[in-house]
Amino acid sequence: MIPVVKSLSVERALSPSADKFLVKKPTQEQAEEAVRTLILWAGDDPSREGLTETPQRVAKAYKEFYKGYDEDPEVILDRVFEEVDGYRDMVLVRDIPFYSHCEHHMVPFVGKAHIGYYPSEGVVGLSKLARIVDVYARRLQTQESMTAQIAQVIEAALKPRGVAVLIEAEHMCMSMRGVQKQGSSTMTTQYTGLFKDPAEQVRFFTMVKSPGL
Ligand SMILES: Nc1nc2c(ncn2[C@@H]2O[C@H](COP(=O)(O)OP(=O)(O)OP(=O)(O)O)[C@@H](O)[C@H]2O)c(=O)[nH]1
Ligand SMILES: [Zn+2]
Repeated sequence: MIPVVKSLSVERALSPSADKFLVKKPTQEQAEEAVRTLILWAGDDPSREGLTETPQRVAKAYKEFYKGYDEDPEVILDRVFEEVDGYRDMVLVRDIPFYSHCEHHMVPFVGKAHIGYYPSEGVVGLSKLARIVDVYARRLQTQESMTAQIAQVIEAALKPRGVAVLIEAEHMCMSMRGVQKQGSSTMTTQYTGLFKDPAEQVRFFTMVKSPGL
C-alpha cells in the first residue's frame, strides 16, 4: 500500500492502483533540486562541472525507472485470443528479466519472473505477460507485493483455472549495503486455482527449472 504524502496537496493520482492516494507531482525543477540536495548529502559539490547536468539526467532516469505508475496492467491484458483449438494445458513464460527498486531503500533488486497459467476462456499474447512484469517492476514495492500483484491482475483479466508466479531476485540493499551478503537470492511464489495443488506446484517448478533451449 502506498502511504499518503501528507505534505503535498491533493491533486493527482499517483498510480492507477493507488487512486485513493492523491498527491501533487513535483515539477522537473523541484526534482532536480532534490537531486542536488542528495549530491550534497553524499558529500560532493553539485556545481562542479561533472555534476552540473546530473540532476537533469537523474530526473530523466527516474521517469524510466518508475514509468509503471503511468501504465495500466488491465489495459495491457485487454486482448484475449479465444481460438486456441482447445488448448487447455499450462502456458509458461519463464526467465523474464526485470529491474526494480525496493520500496525500503530505493535500491535496485534484479532478477527473473516466471509466469504460468491454465487457460479457461482464452489466452493472452505472450509478450503481455512480460509487459505486466515491467509495469510492476517499474514501481516501488516489495518483491512479495510484486509477486502478488502480477498474479492478481492475470487472475482478474483472464479468469484462468490457475495462475502461478515465481520471482527470484537479488536485492542490492542486501549486497551493496547493510548486511552485505552478495549472491543471496530471494524467491517468492503466488499460486491460485489449480496451482493450490502441491503436485501442480511441483510441475510448474520442474518446468521453470528444466534445461532451456
Ligand atoms: N520482505 C521484504 N523485505 C525487503 C525487500 N526489499 C528490502 N527488504 C528489507 O527491508 C528491510 C528494512 O529493514 P529496516 O530495519 O527498516 O531498515 P535497515 O536498517 O536499512 O535494514 P538493513 O537492511 O538490515 O540494514 C531490510 O531487512 C531489507 O532487507 C522486499 O522486497 N521484501
Ligand atoms: Zn531495500
